[in-house]
Formats: sequence, C-alpha cells, structure tokens
Amino acid sequence: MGIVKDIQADKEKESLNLFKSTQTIIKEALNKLGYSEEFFELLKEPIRMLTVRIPIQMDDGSVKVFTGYRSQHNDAVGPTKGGVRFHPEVNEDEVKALSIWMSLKCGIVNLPYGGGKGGIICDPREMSLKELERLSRGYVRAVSQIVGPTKDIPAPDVFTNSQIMAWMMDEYSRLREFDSPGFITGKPLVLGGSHGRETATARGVTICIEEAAKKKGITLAGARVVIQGFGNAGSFLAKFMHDAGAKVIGISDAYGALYDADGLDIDYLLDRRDSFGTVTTLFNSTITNKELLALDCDILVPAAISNQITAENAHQIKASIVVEAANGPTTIEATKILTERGVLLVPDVLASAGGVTVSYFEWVQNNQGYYWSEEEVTERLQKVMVDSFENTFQTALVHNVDMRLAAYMIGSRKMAEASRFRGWI
Ligand SMILES: NC(=O)C1=CN([C@@H]2O[C@H](COP(=O)(O)OP(=O)(O)OC[C@H]3O[C@@H](n4cnc5c(N)ncnc54)[C@H](O)[C@@H]3O)[C@@H](O)[C@H]2O)C=CC1
Ligand SMILES: O=C(O)CCC(=O)C(=O)O
Repeated sequence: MGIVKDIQADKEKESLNLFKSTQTIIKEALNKLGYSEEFFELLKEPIRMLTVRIPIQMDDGSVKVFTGYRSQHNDAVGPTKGGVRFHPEVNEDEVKALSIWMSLKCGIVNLPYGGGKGGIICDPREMSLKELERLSRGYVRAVSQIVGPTKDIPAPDVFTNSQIMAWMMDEYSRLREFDSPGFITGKPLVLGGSHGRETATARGVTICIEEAAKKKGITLAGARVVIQGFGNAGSFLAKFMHDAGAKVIGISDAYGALYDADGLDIDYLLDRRDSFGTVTTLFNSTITNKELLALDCDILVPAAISNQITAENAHQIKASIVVEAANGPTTIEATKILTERGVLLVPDVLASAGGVTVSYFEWVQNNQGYYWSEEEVTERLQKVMVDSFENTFQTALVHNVDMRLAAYMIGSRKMAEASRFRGWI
C-alpha cells in the first residue's frame, strides 16, 4: 500500500507527473477488476529500464554526450513494442509512463505485444542530418542487447521519422550480420515499411472521432474541429477531417496557433509545414496554444504533447468531444472535470492506437516476407479500431466509469491474465 499512500500524499504534483498518474489509474483499474495487490506490484513499474550515454562527434569536430533511455514495461503478452522520442525535455519518468501506455494500447487493440518506449534527450531541430544519423546509430549500438525483432521493436514517435527508422534498422542489421527489417517499424516502403503506417495514427484517431460523433449525434460534415499539433498525427488528421467535410478552424505547433472561423486552408498548410510539423512561423496573425484549446468548437484533438488540458483550463474547453491523439494530454483532474461536464473523452491509449496497430501489420509483413496493399491495411485497421472503440465504450457503460478507466481495465486485464497463465503470479 506504500506506493498508493505516496501517490495520494502528493496530489498536487501527481496530476502532472505522468508516471505517477498512470500508476494511480492502473491501481484503480485492477481494483475494479478484483485483482490482488501482487498484480499492481508487477504492473506499476517497467520490468526493465536502460539508461545509456551516447558520445557523438558533431560536425564541428567536438564530441557531445547524449543521454538515452529504453523502457520495457511488461513482456507477459509478447515482445515489447513502442516508439523512440527525440526531444530536449524527454526524461526517465516520461519514458516509463509512455512504455506503460504502450502495454495498455496493445492490450486494448489486442496485439500480441507488451509495451516499450525509448527516448533521447536532444533537439533534432538544431542538428544536421549527419549528426542525427550518428546519434540514431549510436542509440541502437547502446541498447542492442535488449532490443530485437522478437524482444523489443522500436518505432517512430515525437521528432523521429522513417529516415531515422531506416538508419536504426541498418545499424541493427550490421551488428547482427543479417538483414533484420522486423527489428523496427515505421520504415520507408522500400525497406519493408507498410503502406498506411505514416497516416495510421491519424486514421485511427479519425475512426475514433467518427464513432464518438455517432454516440453524440454529431454529423462530421460541417463540424468544427480544433487540432493541437501539426506533425505526423495532427497534420494527417487535419487532412482526413477536411476530406470528411468537417471545418478545421484551428491548428497549432510548438510556436503558436492559427484560427479561422470559416475553416483553414488545410492543403496549403500541409504543403508548407516542415518535417518537424512547424507551420505557424510563416504567419503574422497567430494565437497561443492556450487560446487554441479554449476555442468554440465541436471536436478538440490534442495531438502534440502531454499535460495540455489540466484542472486550470478544463472548464474553458467548449468541445463536446475530446479525442486524445497525443500521449497524456489530459490530467486525471481534468478528465474528471470534462466527464462531469458531459464531454465525451476518448483516451490516448485507445485513440492513438492506430499507429502501433499498423506497426504490428508492418512487423507481420516483415516476418512473412509478403506485403499487403494499402486497401488491405486500411480495412484491417478500420475493423480493429471500431471494435476496440465499441468494446471500451460498452465497458465504460457496464462499469459506470469514464472511457479512460474502461480502457485501462481492458489493457490491464490482458497483462494480468498473461502473467497469471505464465505462472508469474
Ligand atoms: N507518430 C505516431 O505514430 C504516434 C504519435 N503519438 C503521439 O502523438 C503526439 C504527436 O506525435 P507526432 O505527430 O508523431 O510528433 P511530430 O514530431 O510529428 O509532431 C509534433 C507536433 O507537436 C508540436 N509541438 C511540439 N511541442 C509543442 C508544444 N510545446 N506546444 C504545442 N505544440 C507542440 C510540434 O510543433 C509538431 O507540430 C505525441 O504525443 C506522440 O507521442 C501517439 C501514437 C503514435
Ligand atoms: O508504432 C509503434 O510501434 C509505437 C507507436 C508509439 O510509440 C505510440 O503509440 O505511442
């Protein structure tokens, strides 16, 4: 019970510490399902966390030492899986929380994986391509003992992309002395990537929006949508929403936000954004990310970073549907406030699971050496996401809980049952 007391004693900090708030919800989910304390003891922390120091020669001849992490939460269900984040603020607790969410996501969409996640403290926006390549290869050498196609399979996340996955795959294949496309997903198509992976997260979010809109009786055509973040997840989502006839009235990046009550020109913005999802710097008339979140709209999608909707601004949210494309954008307190106000909140561990689902499809294709068409990928993703949404929605109704707790119950139950059958508990 010690950890639970600690969590409760530190309520103020708890809500913004993603790792602690995740533990709190897992605890609640396991309690609801009637699992004993041992299950929480097993699932509250990753089974393995590796911190590495990576010396890299910079273009000016100097050497910089970068810190990286790889966290593996639980491998009872299967090999661990999850992205690698390059970000100046990434830290140990964040990577641990992200790896737990990956376990939950894989359980919710029923993939044969546990959760993993990695990160390197760096700012790729300030590095040359050659420096980024050396760092990507250095990271793989540093974590190579604990990763692999049947152990732990990385993928892209914030500020990493298919080129970085290609360098990492090449480095791993060199170390092992055989071609290993199944070591990593999110690769370019010519190196064994899957059709539809690049747009998979946004497509999964789109499917959740469609399902949530049906539940709320909202028609997507003409609905006003606001999206925070214009990178892989946010920009493709803006395109899908626009194509569905919705009016995307606000978007943002790390530097600011754009707003037009009549709808933004999404094709133009997609054309002008850079590879880090930056586009607002091209405009003089911008609003802040804070103002963006409070815009009058029907559907709000945080698709950037964590802790964006908190107890401080949850009352200002005007959307009736919030779908979390980002990992951890809403705190526990804010979730409560939104739920009490009747907002339908589709949690990250469900809404953003389209990415890992198509990563799984990529890994399956790599393992069988036979590749699927884009239509096949899209059709299979559609089924997985619709079924998972409905399962989570019904679980929430049956247990009279919000969709986040329902999703945690589904994800935790799979890990708990796999651990029990293995004889661990
Ligand atoms: N790419 C993927 O397959 C998946 C991504 N996600 C999550 O979606 C979110 C976005 O990821 P990606 O689109 O892949 O990243 P990305 O690196 O492609 O884009 C990130 C976007 O967020 C913006 N941003 C960064 N810092 C910000 C700040 N302080 N305030 C406002 N905006 C900020 C950037 O300017 C950029 O537009 C992350 O939380 C990520 O973990 C979740 C599942 C899968
Ligand atoms: O595609 C993957 O394997 C993982 C994607 C990811 O990191 C995430 O869903 O947060």
